[in-house]
Amino acid sequence: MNQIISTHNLSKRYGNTYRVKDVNLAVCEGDIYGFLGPNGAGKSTTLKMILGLTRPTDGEVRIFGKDLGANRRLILSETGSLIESPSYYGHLTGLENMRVIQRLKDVPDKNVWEALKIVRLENQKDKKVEQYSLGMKQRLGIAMGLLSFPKLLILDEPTNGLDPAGIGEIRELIKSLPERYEMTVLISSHLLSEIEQMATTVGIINDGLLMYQGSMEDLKNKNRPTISLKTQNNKLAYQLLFDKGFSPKEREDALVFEYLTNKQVALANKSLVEANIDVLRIEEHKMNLESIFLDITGKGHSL
Ligand SMILES: Nc1ncnc2c1ncn2[C@@H]1O[C@H](COP(=O)(O)OP(=O)(O)OP(=O)(O)O)[C@@H](O)[C@H]1O
Repeated sequence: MNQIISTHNLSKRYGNTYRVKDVNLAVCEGDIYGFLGPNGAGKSTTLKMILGLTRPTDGEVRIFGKDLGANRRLILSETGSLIESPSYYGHLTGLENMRVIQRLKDVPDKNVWEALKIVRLENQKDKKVEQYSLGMKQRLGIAMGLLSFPKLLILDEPTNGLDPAGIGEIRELIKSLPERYEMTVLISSHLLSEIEQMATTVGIINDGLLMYQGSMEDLKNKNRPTISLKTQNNKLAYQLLFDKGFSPKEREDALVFEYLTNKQVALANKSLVEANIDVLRIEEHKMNLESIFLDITGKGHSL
């Protein structure tokens, strides 16, 4: 698949410390790429380098197959973004703010209406932005990023500070973009739950290092349930099941299997019963994505 963004060993050092180190991002056409990491992990710094707002210490950025350094204007004309909080004039209305960007980007009127409609601000367009709620301001920021209907949209924590309803609304909006407008979206967040529900691909960054990159599906597959089995004699049960081709791990008071199909569970159970080993409990354990994330980032505390 076409790579829309690729970075090669992208690095940024502030003082003596690398805040982003050797990051190789691969964002493919039509992806909703969720860029996840705890606060301070280096998400904004990476996005700023991708947008040419901060100069990398080392490494390269290619967008639409072209080197960012040599093709900045062309690339940015096809890219929309919302980095940190949206910038707008509070004393102007939503529509007037859109007009300012319209002039800068030189796009037709219909784009203004369409973008306002997508973020559902068409009925609030004549209100002064200083009277907007936080969610409305975020949506206006997204509308500004959408104004030229770019091929690539980059959003840095667009749901920061929003309530669950606001988060849900922005999630649905973002999910619709690749199909409706053939956009590729790169979105950063520190909330796995938010990314989980919309991203097709995930990159997880921690302390400036890309710890994981792959499809959301693969990440979810890491979440395959384990089966634990308690018997009245686990030692004997282990030997019997091992001889039958199973490879359980012996835990304190149970045998734990990586993953078993229903058929395998039934077979294990039957074999034990036939050998007169009482089966006391068969339990399925799922590791949730939050624990996988904590596992990958090594943060044992809340993000
Ligand atoms: N201009 C700067 N000068 C010095 N250090 C910086 C600068 N910008 C960012 N940093 C540091 O780089 C690290 C990464 O910051 P960054 O803003 O990229 O993180 P983040 O993942 O976006 O987190 P957050 O969600 O909190 O913004 C932080 O330790 C931050 O203090």
